[in-house]
Amino acid sequence: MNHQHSPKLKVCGLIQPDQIKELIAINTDFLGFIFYEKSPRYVLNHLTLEDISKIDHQGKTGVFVNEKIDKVVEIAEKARLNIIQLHGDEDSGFITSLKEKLPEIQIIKVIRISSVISEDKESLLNFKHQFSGSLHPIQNAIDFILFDTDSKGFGGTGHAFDWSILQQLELSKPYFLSGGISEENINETETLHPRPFALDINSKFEIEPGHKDISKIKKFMSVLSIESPNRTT
Ligand SMILES: O=C(O)c1ccccc1N[C@@H]1O[C@H](COP(=O)(O)O)[C@@H](O)[C@H]1O
Repeated sequence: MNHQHSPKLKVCGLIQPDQIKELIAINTDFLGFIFYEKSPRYVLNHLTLEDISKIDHQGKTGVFVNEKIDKVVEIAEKARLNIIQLHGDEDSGFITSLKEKLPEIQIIKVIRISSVISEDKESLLNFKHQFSGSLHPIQNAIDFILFDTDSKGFGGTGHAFDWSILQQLELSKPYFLSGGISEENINETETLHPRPFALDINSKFEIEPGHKDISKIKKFMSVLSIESPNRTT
């Protein structure tokens, strides 16, 4: 990989304290916790908010899907999250209000990309139009965009979308690339312009949902060769 431009790394869907410690020890940039009850990686089946609050890391990211705003605020405060990832259909009113309630927290807005978009010109045009229209009112409230593959379950599909779509969008925020990222497609991320700020890995690095394959993640990191001065993969 081109080391000079290596993206940061987020490992999502964490539920096991030992694995969280290991990922911190190898300098993982972002740790993702899923607060969506229907996910097989629902963190509150395994850890309490207090457990999460005690994790000493600056990139603790809570993933929410169409959750009530008061619940998001309560969880973010009690778990001492640094970042909120909105993975559902949260609208601009929700996002600007969330930023007002939690001004210190960074917000990632997820854009889910369906395979239909790349199938015909009209769908792509509609998507581009919707994309710029939906981002405009939340420009000041969000810090990052995250692109993921669309699905009924909202995320964790293990499938990549057609990344070439990204080259056609005007991006005013750095973005996380997500959806089926693995050792097999990592090299293709190099051809993307603009380059992703971070890669978000999840189901392709699991033995079962939530149980990560740490040695596979370490290998991925060495391929990625993230330029962190104290990274020890
Ligand atoms: O992983 C889940 O179960 C999940 C459920 C609902 C919303 C988001 C979810 N995970 C997010 O999905 C992407 C991509 O995961 P994958 O690599 O395709 O498995 C990642 O951003 C997770 O945060």
